[in-house]
Amino acid sequence: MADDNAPSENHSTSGDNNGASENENDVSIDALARKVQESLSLTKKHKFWETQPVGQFKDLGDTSLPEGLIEQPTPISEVKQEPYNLPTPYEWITCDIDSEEVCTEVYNLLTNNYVEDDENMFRFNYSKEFLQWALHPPGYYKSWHIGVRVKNSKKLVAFITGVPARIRVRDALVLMAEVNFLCVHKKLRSKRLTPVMIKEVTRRVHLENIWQAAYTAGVVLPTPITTCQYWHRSLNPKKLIDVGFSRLGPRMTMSRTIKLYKLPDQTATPGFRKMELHDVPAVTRLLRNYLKQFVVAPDFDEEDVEHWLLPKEDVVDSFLVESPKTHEITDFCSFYTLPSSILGSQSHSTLKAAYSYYNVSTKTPLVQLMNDALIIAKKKDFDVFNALDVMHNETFLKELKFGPGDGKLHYYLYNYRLKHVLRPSELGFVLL
Ligand SMILES: CCCCCCCCCCCCCC(=O)SCCNC(=O)CCNC(=O)[C@H](O)C(C)(C)COP(=O)(O)OP(=O)(O)OC[C@H]1O[C@@H](n2cnc3c(N)ncnc32)[C@H](O)[C@@H]1OP(=O)(O)O
Repeated sequence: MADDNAPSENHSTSGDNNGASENENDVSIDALARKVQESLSLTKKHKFWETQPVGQFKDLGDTSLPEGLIEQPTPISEVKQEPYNLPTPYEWITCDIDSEEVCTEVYNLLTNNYVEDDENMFRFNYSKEFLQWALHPPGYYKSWHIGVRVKNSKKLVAFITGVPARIRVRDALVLMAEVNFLCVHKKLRSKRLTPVMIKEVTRRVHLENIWQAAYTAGVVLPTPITTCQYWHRSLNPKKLIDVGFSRLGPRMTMSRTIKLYKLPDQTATPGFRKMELHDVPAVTRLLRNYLKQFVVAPDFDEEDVEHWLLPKEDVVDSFLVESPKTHEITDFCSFYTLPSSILGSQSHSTLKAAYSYYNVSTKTPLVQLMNDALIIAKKKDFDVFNALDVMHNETFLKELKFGPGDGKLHYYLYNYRLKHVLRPSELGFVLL
């Protein structure tokens, strides 16, 4: 895509990231400022993270350190049995997300306090159905869904979760907790509540004899295993421009922009259809075979595929290609639904975003498969289709008119060291 034709900036809601859009020609002050800030963050003191079994910045580039566990597990009987102390006004709770009342409280906390873009224009707005899905995979532990309440008022003011996952790192299969939805109410920020919450979730994970974790964040912490970039494909360019998500490119008019992003009404691939329950074994085979090539990837079995990839209305969409001749399942694509609240627009309150999830092409070219995914997303009234530059995504992003966003997403492992920082394309892993 010629840069002239692209909106000049896209906002990504991916954490407290900094900076403007970035492409090869971008030498703006913002881009330079971001580079300076990124290198400064490598020298910043991390009072908490420096005490944790994670890769430390001072060890970056030291290939003499072995790959694998940083700290050995201890016997479970030696794991602290009682919760960490919170400041006196607060108490721990275990959140039952199945309870409509609790789920609404969590939803409200996140809707008002969770991740915003750098300019505070958009805030993630995970739906209740999404939270229930994300927190209830096979083998989940209720004790890993942790809230903090004010003792007096019972108001929920903080939240953190883990869910179990089998992650393959090179040849090693590692049981991990995927930690997500860390949120502290805006009024309680900078009071060092986060380290206590992380220690508490770690304790509860250890009690299940699990000693590693995976997580992502928009902020730089010690030490990313890789840093990915968000890319955005406009589906409803007028709305995206109206709400300030993207800008009209130089020498572009609104009508030219709308024409540029127009998609066909129908998908192009013969045999392209929605995934169904009976497809679980074939999709599992396809996906397992595909994910083998990445350095870090989930080890999905049929139960996982049924949970994570079987379509769920307004949560996750999955499509596949069934060969009209052989009925073999040859290709697969999926995306999840994560709207953002639009803060301070008169005309619109919600940005409907689809996020690329797992995609596998063996017969249909990936570009064609993803173009079909875009067509479906447009039909379902999404405003934008987002993708990270993980797996083989780089091979379709530019051709399908995705533009780079201002959001970076850093991936981390807890208590597992990699010798080298990975390229995003070596990562076969998407966290919600
Ligand atoms: C074996 C099992 C292990 C399980 C655990 C694995 C680890 C899991 C790790 C968690 C994975 C979460 C994955 C997601 O959900 S990423 C999404 C994070 N959530 C948001 O961005 C929502 C909006 N922001 C907030 O709610 C707050 O700003 C948060 C809660 C983020 C920080 O609140 P606050 O601003 O009031 O700070 P503080 O005074 O309490 O604490 C300051 C300390 O916290 C460190 N900090 C700040 N942000 C993050 C962050 N995103 N991950 C890890 N650490 C973070 C910070 O560097 C400092 O430590 P140090 O720099 O001094 O050392």
